[in-house]
Amino acid sequence: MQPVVALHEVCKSFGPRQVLHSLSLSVGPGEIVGLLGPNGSGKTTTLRLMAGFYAPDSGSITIRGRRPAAGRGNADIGYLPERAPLYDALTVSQYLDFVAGVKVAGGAGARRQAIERAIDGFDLQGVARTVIGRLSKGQRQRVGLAQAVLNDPPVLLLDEATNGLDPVQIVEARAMIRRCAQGRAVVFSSHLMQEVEALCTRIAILRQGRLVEDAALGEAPAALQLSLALPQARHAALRAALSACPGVKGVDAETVDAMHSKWRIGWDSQSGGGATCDAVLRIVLAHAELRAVLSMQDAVEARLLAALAAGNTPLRRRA
Ligand SMILES: Nc1ncnc2c1ncn2[C@@H]1O[C@H](COP(=O)(O)OP(=O)(O)OP(=O)(O)O)[C@@H](O)[C@H]1O
Repeated sequence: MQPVVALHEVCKSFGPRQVLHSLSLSVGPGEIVGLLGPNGSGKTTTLRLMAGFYAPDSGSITIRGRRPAAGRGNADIGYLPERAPLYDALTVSQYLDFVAGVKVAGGAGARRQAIERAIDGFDLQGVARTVIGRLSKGQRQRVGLAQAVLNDPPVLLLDEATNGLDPVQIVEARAMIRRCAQGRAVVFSSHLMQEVEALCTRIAILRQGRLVEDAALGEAPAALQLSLALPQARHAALRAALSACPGVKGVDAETVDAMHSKWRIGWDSQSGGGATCDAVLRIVLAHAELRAVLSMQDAVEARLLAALAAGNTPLRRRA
């Protein structure tokens, strides 16, 4: 498969400090690559290089076989930085109109269509006339995603895109990102291992600017362990709703006290495990207060810790 994004032995320094060391990474269409690593490991720098905001000191970067255009006008790239570039004084429609003016080619008709598609696709009808400064974090994130894909780019770069969202907003954002990812090459940087496990098809781990792991993620998670605040009298309703969810195979609850319990929910990971995981979370959030996700990311977490502990040199690539 021809990669859409290809980095070959890219090095980048800021002054005397080398931030990326001979980084090679490629992303194909339909892939969602989770870029994981501790603070300062070079995730944002990698995304900015892909977006053409920075040029590499050495090595090469191609997007659909071409070097990315310098600056912010690259039509192949949709980019949602950690702090979404929104103008708080504009309404959602005014803002999307402004972005369409910059990004969407083909005249007023094409721009209007792109805006309508974005407003429908990101469920923004109810806030189209609302000033951005008054939106919730989740709504802002949806506007950020909408602007990133307004001109239908083949590459989508997301920097910490689910940071700071509450559990309901995270589930919604994941569903949107999954939808945006169809047919695109997506790079999703995050500190959050469970986000990478829930969303990504591949994991790339950076440590001090070096790629120390590049591997396909196996099956989507097939079980969640959750700590919930839910009176015992309402356990039966949650159990019934979960059991009716397509794909769900087992629901066990362990009572901690009158208000609190631990739940283990398993499902068939063969048939779209990520989407089932989101559906399960939606049902749980409609019935109970989620106190903590006790486990689901074990595989990615173990891999991250092993890769970070392994030292600088070895890069492990696995199919
Ligand atoms: N424009 C810049 N000028 C100087 N140094 C920079 C610049 N951009 C990044 N750096 C440095 O490069 C290193 C990597 O930063 P980068 O933001 O890429 O890491 P990160 O993995 O995204 O971190 P975080 O998870 O904290 O966002 C850091 O030490 C940072 O201070």
